[in-house]
Amino acid sequence: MLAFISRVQKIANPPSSAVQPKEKTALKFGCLDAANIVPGALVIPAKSHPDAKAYGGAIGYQDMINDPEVDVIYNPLPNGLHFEWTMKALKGGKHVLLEKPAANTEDEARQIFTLAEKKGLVVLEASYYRFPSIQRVKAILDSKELGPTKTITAALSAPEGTSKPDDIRWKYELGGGSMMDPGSYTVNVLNYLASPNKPKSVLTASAEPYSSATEHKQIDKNYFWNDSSFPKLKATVRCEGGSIEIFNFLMPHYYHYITVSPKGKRSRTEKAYKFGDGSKGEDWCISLSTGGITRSPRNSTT
Ligand SMILES: NC(=O)C1=CN([C@@H]2O[C@H](COP(=O)(O)OP(=O)(O)OC[C@H]3O[C@@H](n4cnc5c(N)ncnc54)[C@H](OP(=O)(O)O)[C@@H]3O)[C@@H](O)[C@H]2O)C=CC1
Ligand SMILES: O=C1OC[C@@H](O)[C@H](O)[C@H]1O
Repeated sequence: MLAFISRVQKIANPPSSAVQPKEKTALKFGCLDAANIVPGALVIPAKSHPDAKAYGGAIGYQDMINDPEVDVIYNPLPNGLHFEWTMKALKGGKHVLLEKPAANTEDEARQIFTLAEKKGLVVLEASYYRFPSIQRVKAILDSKELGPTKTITAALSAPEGTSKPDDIRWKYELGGGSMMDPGSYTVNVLNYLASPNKPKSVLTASAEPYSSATEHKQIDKNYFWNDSSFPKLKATVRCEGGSIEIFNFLMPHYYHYITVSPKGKRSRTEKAYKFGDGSKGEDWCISLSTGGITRSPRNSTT
């Protein structure tokens, strides 16, 4: 328990030893808003750079996009505004770090990534759950140790009260709804663990029609906010030769374990990394989030 508390504290206050010498090619981020996610995602990590600057005041979103000093736009707006402002940022020649879920519809997502490709810009969806732990699960599946995959299940829900009644997650006009928040992770993890194959069939599926936002809210609540005091954070894959389960695929850097149970053999428990073993999780995440982006000459992509 003490180790867990100390880990939570360290994650919230990254040690200064994490400071890297500033590279000339360091990217400058412009953040479209001061959402709750912003300190953890950008402000605290940027503070570890001695010469990081925070901009504030009445600068409008479009002014920030137009600012030639900015290389990358971070879009942490409510889901329903992701598409509009990501398209504007791309049109303005900026790379985009885009909060999940990237867009409200498949068509919007296609438009975003088509425009990014056309302009030679990077759009990265901030789906940070793809830390090495879920990759370890995938590697075990790909190794065929457990044989072909038969079924995959994923569950993610938080104790009731975790999000306030006026939270953007409940506002459908802003792209709220449970499938747009925890559901974006469960669908993502199912697809990732099934890849490169597509599931052959859906074993169970049910739809609950609703006629009003209030009814929709109740349905969302039943599925994704549970009445236990403990969150659900599990993915399980059953294969012909055994099964594998990961606890806390969402935030493995806090705590996770992977249980591998080959048929007829003893189960084993693995961890993709241990906290304090050189921040492997964070290193991986950083290398991914900057991969492929180098600072381009000003306005060369507009
Ligand atoms: N990758 C991850 O792990 C996580 C991602 N997220 C994602 O980040 C995004 C932001 O989530 P969260 O930080 O909880 O959001 P908040 O509710 O804290 O912030 C939303 C921000 O959007 C601004 N905003 C602009 N227009 C509107 C509008 N019309 N209505 C309401 N707000 C508006 C608000 O600005 P103002 O204050 O000026 O009104 C506010 O700063 C979401 O897309 C969410 O899915 C969230 C948590 C974790
Ligand atoms: O993306 C997210 O991940 C963590 C959750 O607590 C949060 O509601 C969600 O937006």
